[in-house]
Amino acid sequence: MTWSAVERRARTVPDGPVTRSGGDDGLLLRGLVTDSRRVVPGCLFACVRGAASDGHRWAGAAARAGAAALLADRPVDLALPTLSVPSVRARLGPLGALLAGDPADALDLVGVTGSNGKTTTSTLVGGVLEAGGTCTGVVGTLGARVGIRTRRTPLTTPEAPELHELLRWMVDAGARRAVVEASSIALDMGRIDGLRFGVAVFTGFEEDHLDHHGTIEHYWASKARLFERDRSAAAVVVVDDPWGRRLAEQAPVPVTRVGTSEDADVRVLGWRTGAAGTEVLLGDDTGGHRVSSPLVGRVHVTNLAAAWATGRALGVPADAIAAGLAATTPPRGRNTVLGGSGRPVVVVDYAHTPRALAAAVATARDLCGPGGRLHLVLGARGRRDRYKRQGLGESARAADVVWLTNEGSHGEDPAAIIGELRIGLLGGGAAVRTVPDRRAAIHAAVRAAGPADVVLVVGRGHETRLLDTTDPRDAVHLDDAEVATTALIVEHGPPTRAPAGEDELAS
Ligand SMILES: CC(=O)N[C@H]1[C@@H](OP(=O)(O)OP(=O)(O)OC[C@H]2O[C@@H](n3ccc(=O)[nH]c3=O)[C@H](O)[C@@H]2O)O[C@H](CO)[C@@H](O)[C@@H]1O[C@H](C)C(=O)N[C@@H](C)C(=O)N[C@H](CCC(=O)O)C(=O)O
Repeated sequence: MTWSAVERRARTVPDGPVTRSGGDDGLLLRGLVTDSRRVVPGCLFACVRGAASDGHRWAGAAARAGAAALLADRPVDLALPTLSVPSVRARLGPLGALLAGDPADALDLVGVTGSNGKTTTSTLVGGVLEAGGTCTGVVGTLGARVGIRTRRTPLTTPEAPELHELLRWMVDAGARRAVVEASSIALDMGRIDGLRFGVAVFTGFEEDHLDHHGTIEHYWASKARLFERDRSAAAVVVVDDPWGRRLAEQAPVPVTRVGTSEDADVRVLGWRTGAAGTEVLLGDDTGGHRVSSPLVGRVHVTNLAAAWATGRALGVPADAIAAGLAATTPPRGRNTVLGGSGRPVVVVDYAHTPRALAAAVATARDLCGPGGRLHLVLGARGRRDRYKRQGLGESARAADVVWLTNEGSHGEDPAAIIGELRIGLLGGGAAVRTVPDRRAAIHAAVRAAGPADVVLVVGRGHETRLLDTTDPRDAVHLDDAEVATTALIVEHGPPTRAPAGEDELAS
């Protein structure tokens, strides 16, 4: 892309004067990079001011690595062509799009936001759109994929330049639609700037990420940004909580209301869930529709309904939507069911907010056999959203035995984190055991569980790295599902009956 085209696009952000120094109009730039350690020769290096560091400090390193030009919002003493702008961050979206060849122009986009359920709903919508006959890319917490190709991503919603690069990769692989998980932090930091969604989906809301947002109203406002006219053409909103109803009222775009209430446009008329999956009866203006899915848990009922509504909003036929939902396999670490077959059932889930934990506990309770007890393996991540710990403890009271453990202390004192979880458990009826080593805690819970019991392991879901210091290089491999699988074999031996997945659906 030429330097003059970059300058023109930079000027489309109406926040003040843009000045260019050095470089011919025809200077060719290859890619937009925000990290000096990832510079590719000939790229435009954007100097981003962050919380931990300031990209302007790294401009020299970027130049030495081969960057051809700079984007800066304060003076940089370097003999490199430079575009000086009021805000670098505000231009990462528009310039990321330009330097990736505007891939979003070739895609119908779906954005998914919400405190819980983003990954599952994005995966379901991807499955529905594929079943409708359109090659569809998906990017979110579990990485990016299109067809059978996958790529790792460091964040749920990547920084804008990487996001546009991923969309380019999807278009080149044949995608004509893409589903993007939009975190509130990403919305707040402009990571999805330059994208417009055909449909934006809201899966629900509860207090989270206040370390970043400061107040719940700021958190809410960041999410609500996705539903403004410059971002989205239409919305699918789960209205089962008051925040969803508030969004449905305030969104300036046409809204499809999804949920159990009578005024829902896509209404949940009934559901049942068990170890074999979930069935939902939905009603919309075309009548009643029964959908089934291998996903386990009542929490997925509205995720399935939202995916249905999104498919309908994008013109996918009802039978294709139903086929897509039935064929979509559960994302890793989202109520992943292990064991059963004469041994206890183990459920591994990502729940890390009080409400998500309450839902995960309810799902696990449904999976207990007659007289079975529910064991919960619970921790909380260090240096993040400390205010949630007491609420997690309160939600944990609904278990029979709570195994308090470490979830990656990130330099905090693990015993102090456990102490804060314990406060929420005070006065509850659950027996509480403390086993700080997570691997040992999972083994102990699985060992203590009988064949009718369920062991629910929450907090990390798909994550495979556990960190107890502030240095990411100290992270160790620890995969909850892997540990639970080993524990089941060590403590209870191999399966003796048909696997849990072949059981009848429980009502
Ligand atoms: C709050 C937040 O989102 N921070 C992100 C942000 O950090 P920052 O702005 O403070 O950046 P910084 O580390 O100070 O560095 C400033 C600039 O200098 C650059 N740099 C830095 C060092 C160097 O040697 N060379 C260099 O060029 C950096 O690349 C960056 O451009 O920009 C960084 C570079 O892209 C991100 O890695 C970092 O994400 C951190 C790691 C993070 O943990 N983010 C989480 C909270 C997050 O975004 N989560 C959401 C929510 C998920 C959910 O809903 O569950 C997500 O979308 O993933």
